[in-house]
Amino acid sequence: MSGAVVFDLDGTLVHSAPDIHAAVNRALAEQGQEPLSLGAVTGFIGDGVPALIAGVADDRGIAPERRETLMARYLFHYNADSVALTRPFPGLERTLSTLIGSGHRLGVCTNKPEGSARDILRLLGLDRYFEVVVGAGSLPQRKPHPAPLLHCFERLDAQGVYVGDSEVDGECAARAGVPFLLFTGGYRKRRVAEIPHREAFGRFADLPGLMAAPAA
Ligand SMILES: O=C(O)COP(=O)(O)O
Ligand SMILES: [Mg+2]
Repeated sequence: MSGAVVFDLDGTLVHSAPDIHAAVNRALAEQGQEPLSLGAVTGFIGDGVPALIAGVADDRGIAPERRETLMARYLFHYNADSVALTRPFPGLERTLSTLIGSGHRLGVCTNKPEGSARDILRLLGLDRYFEVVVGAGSLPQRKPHPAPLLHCFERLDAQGVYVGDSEVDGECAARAGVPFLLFTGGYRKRRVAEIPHREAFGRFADLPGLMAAPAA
């Protein structure tokens, strides 16, 4: 059986929070602000860069007129050094090869800016697995709007499943009418049971087996 498998990026394909955290703290330091913890910054990941910066700025009480600079400086630092600490989750590449070997076409649908997403995939040698990458800026809408995900499947010319780590991904899949497979090792804020999903998994080695599971 084959079809398309579309993946979220941050907290699903890669553990990227440490580099996001480092770039946030560099941008904060430039504004004379104390650093935030990794846990605090991780809690702001999932809804795209504007939401990340809004969370950081609210936490630090940064005035509205300084937020645009904070975002620009965050992006500057992040794009200059986006994979120093970022790694694919264990077992990922083997599973991507297995899926392609069984005839699946793979894509990425992320709320990260498309350019940053492409850089990270290329720098980590993951770009060769994915035929389509849709990120923030690719379309006017972003997840949980269903359009970016539907656009991925359209470009892959196949139906399939969405694999993601967060409530945003689950809502996006539900609105797109696409089965959702929840990776439990990422950056979700709610418990697994509170995020609607067809299957949940914590190890990438288990994903190919779930692909064959009948819809609930
Ligand atoms: O950039 C973010 O906040 C989230 O990115 P993701 O959609 O790949 O999880
Ligand atoms: Mg994610």
